[in-house]
Amino acid sequence: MLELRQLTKSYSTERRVLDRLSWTFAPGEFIAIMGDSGVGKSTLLNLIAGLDQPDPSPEPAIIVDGTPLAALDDDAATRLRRARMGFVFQAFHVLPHLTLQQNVALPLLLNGLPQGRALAMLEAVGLAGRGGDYPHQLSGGEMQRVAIARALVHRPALVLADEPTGNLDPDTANSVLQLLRQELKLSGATAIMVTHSPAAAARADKVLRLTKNGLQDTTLVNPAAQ
Ligand SMILES: Nc1ncnc2c1ncn2[C@@H]1O[C@H](COP(=O)(O)OP(=O)(O)OP(=O)(O)O)[C@@H](O)[C@H]1O
Repeated sequence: MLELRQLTKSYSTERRVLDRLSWTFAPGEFIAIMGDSGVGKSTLLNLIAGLDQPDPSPEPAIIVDGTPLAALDDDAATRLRRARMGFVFQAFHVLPHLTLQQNVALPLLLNGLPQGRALAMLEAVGLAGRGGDYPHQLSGGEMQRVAIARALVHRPALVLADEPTGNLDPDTANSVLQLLRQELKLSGATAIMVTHSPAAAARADKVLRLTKNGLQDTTLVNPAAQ
């Protein structure tokens, strides 16, 4: 579904953050990526999202559903991102001037899809009847649930989440992660979640650790993931 081949990213000649990273993500997998601060986790997500460019390489470094990202022009990359990806990122936060229903319907609107699913998705995340509310009327946990509804509403093949529960208390974080996992498994999407939280990572199918030597699968048994 997603393949990284010798992916390298440098911010300057002295600052190589990712060094020939290779990994294959299978369809439907929910992967957590952990690692020390500054090791390049958010950089990796941004590269996969096409929001930043890797170093030039002879072979394609990021392949989504068989398509090398580097082969796409800006318009095609935007279309791929809109149609095939969903984001739970700070940078894509819930828009304050839109109602919850409008926020969740946005990916449907941008993809020319019928907008009816927005209400069903709000209901699925426990916010039935709140579609007319505005983001400022929500708690942090409710806001994250809206972000999850919006990330999944257009049935993307790939969901990218950067610290989706970073600012939530443990109980709320737990229920948000349970919901994320449940919705991912229902939709069959592949998901990559960057997190510092072992409790959040335990919800994933696999936990990868990013170090300067690359990605390593640290999952032995993960009985907490269900
Ligand atoms: N635009 C940029 N220009 C220069 N250096 C950058 C840029 N973005 C990130 N970096 C550097 O790249 C490295 C990796 O940053 P990144 O945010 O990917 O790390 P991270 O693993 O997500 O860290 P954290 O867990 O603290 O969020 C850091 O040393 C950071 O300073």
